[in-house]
Amino acid sequence: MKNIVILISGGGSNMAAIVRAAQQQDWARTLGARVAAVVSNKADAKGLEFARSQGIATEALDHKGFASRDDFDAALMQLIDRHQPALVVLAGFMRILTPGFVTHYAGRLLNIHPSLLPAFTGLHTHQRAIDAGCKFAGATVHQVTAELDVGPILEQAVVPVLPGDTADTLAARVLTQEHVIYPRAIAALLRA
Ligand SMILES: Nc1nc2c(c(=O)[nH]1)N[C@@H](CN(C=O)c1ccc(C(=O)N[C@@H](CCC(=O)O)C(=O)O)cc1)CN2
Ligand SMILES: NCC(=O)N[C@@H]1O[C@H](COP(=O)([O-])[O-])[C@@H](O)[C@H]1O
Repeated sequence: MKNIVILISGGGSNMAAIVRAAQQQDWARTLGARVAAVVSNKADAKGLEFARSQGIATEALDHKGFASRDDFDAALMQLIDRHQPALVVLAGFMRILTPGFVTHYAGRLLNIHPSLLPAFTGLHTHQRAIDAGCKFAGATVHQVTAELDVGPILEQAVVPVLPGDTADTLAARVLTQEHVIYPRAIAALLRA
């Protein structure tokens, strides 16, 4: 069985979309894959409740409890590796990962970013797109590299930026497409 470990920091709507896709498309039978665990750097992440409701193992590891980013990432790797992951999926995970972590999971570490990379790496992508006068925005599924948000692109989705859009209205429009492309990209990778 190919184990997927999903990392979240908040609501986990992308994680939930992946879990639902795995259930509805019967990934265990069709892909020999399952979501083995959901891990968060925030113990109060709402997404952990949903994962538990689906019978999925959950763990929380607070980054604030570690002296350095390297120490946190080393502990996070130990926790993740207990689940023997074929794939580690960042889904609204809000920590920049160290080169050691990225190297350890090279080729099996994905992220979804709320912009049409290479445009708008980093944070606050929707407000920046609006401020720049963009007519289109979107989301990108990419391989994670040590450098932020520049890894090889697997899938993208485009949405219009509408007159009067706020960061919140644009984020909601992009999020609906994230929930489509992330499960699709993961299934394609596991099928390859
Ligand atoms: N080495 C990499 N780490 C991460 C990547 C990556 O491509 N390479 N993708 C990010 C996801 N991400 C955007 O998609 C992102 C997440 C977090 C941050 C950031 O500045 N985080 C701050 C803390 C912010 C907070 O706690 O709210 C930090 O880590 O100090 C930027 C981009 C995941 N990691
Ligand atoms: N840089 C990472 C980042 O900004 N990720 C973004 O967090 C939002 C909430 O995700 P969630 O509902 O899946 O928790 C999503 O839009 C995701 O693209």
